[in-house]
Amino acid sequence: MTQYILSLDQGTTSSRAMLFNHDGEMVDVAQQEFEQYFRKPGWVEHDANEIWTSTQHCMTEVLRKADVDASQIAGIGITNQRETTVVWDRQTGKPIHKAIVWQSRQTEDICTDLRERGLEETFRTKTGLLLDPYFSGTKVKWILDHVDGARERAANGELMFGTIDTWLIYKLTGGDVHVTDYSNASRTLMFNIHDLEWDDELLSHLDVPKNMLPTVTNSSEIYGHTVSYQFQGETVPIAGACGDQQAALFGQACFDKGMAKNTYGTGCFMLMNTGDEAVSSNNGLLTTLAWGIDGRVDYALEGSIFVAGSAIQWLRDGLRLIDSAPKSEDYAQRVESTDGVYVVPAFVGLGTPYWDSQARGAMFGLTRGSEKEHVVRATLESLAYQTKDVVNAMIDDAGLQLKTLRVDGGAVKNNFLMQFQSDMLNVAVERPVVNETTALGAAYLAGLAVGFWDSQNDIANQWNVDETFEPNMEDDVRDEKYDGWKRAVKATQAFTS
Ligand SMILES: Nc1ncnc2c1ncn2[C@@H]1O[C@H](COP(=O)(O)OP(=O)(O)O)[C@@H](O)[C@H]1O
Ligand SMILES: O=P(O)(O)OC[C@H](O)CO
Repeated sequence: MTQYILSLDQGTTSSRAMLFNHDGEMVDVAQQEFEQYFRKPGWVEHDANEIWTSTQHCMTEVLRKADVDASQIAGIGITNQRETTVVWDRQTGKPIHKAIVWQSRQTEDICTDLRERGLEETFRTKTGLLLDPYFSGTKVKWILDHVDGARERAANGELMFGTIDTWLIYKLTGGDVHVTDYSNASRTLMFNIHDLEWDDELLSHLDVPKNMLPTVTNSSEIYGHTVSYQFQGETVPIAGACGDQQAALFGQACFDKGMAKNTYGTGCFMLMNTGDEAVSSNNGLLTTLAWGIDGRVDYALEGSIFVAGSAIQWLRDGLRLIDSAPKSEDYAQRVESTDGVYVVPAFVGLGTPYWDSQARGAMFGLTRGSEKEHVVRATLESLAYQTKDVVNAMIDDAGLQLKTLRVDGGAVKNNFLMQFQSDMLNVAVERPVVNETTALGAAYLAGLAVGFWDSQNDIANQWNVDETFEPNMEDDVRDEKYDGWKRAVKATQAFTS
């Protein structure tokens, strides 16, 4: 009987379940979007129960679509939107508040307070991160501070914290297992990435009791089994967990030091494997754990762009300029250039290398001749410019001369964007055959733990390119366009500073 790995990719805007066969090919997929809650400007929240029910739905649906039985699943791998924070009651398993999403800015005051107490360097050195609302630690503190009685309940050991990997493993195992993996732990602002332990000093600054925290484990290991009532009566091993950006690095087979990938989803995240070395950045890159396998961890440098594909969703749902994301490519190609229009999609601030959480979106260079095609094209181009900002930071920090960039995520189907990206970076952009590298990475991690695949070498051999985009832009044109972008960002920041 053919066996598969089931990968659960719990993203910011939708949950997905995918089946992978032994050749690393995606056999089928089921997807469900869920609600985004924007209660206040800059806040983004999810309902953790909707995250769970949409995941459950996708698990059932993908098996039905592919006509595969749960008994054919050799293992389950989980990959997730990172940093998003859930706090729930240990007894009832019920969340005590909405999940605070990675994009949400509601903990800005907590970050400012920690910064004013002179703690930025302590957090940066120990966690590789910055004091920005992006990360989980201040989100946990916010929930404990704002939900009636939560602090007392936490002190009594009645509450549990988890990122989405933890929450899904907890639900899949019927509340039996409370774990996270190294990659997710490294995004919490509470985990020491050098000692590989929750850090007591940081926990005390954040006022978060250690008893709420999950046990930190490898990214590839059997954590537990599905309870039979959740999965067609089958107890299937849950054998892999990894934050989605690190999972994509794994799925792109970037196993060697210096290999990098960029994922174009809701946000855009570029990660470079730095092997066993935790490289610290002078340019606003994050130092993070890539994964842990057999107790050995790999590190990565990361550039985080908060708004990428979600800017295309904004064109669709906010401005209603397009009726679907793929249409953005047609519109962009109807004009020769943006005619000097720049869109800076700083809707929730700016990440690498600016780290400006006050900044908000802006548009520049409009004339009476500006048409929707120019705005759509400028929005797509903003993804490439933001990526160039990150690549420049990496070149400076790691002495990296990028030869090619491996790409993945929903927006890489856009050929205009890929070509413009290659032109802007002046390097080849490689889009792999399996674009779902995030889910594939989680499948690989689970498959390695249950012996479905033998080694990382096997996996590296499965990587295949679908299309390579070669640079085709004069240097002076590139420089002029990028210079315009830098001026647009500067003006955006000046507006809110
Ligand atoms: N053809 C396209 N051109 C540009 N953007 C696209 C295209 N197709 C999808 N997107 C964008 O990609 C994002 C979805 O990518 P995905 O990797 O599924 O994201 P996530 O995992 O963050 O939910 C959406 O924000 C969508 O607007
Ligand atoms: O949901 P995605 O794919 O945009 O990923 C979100 C990131 O993990 C946030 O750090």
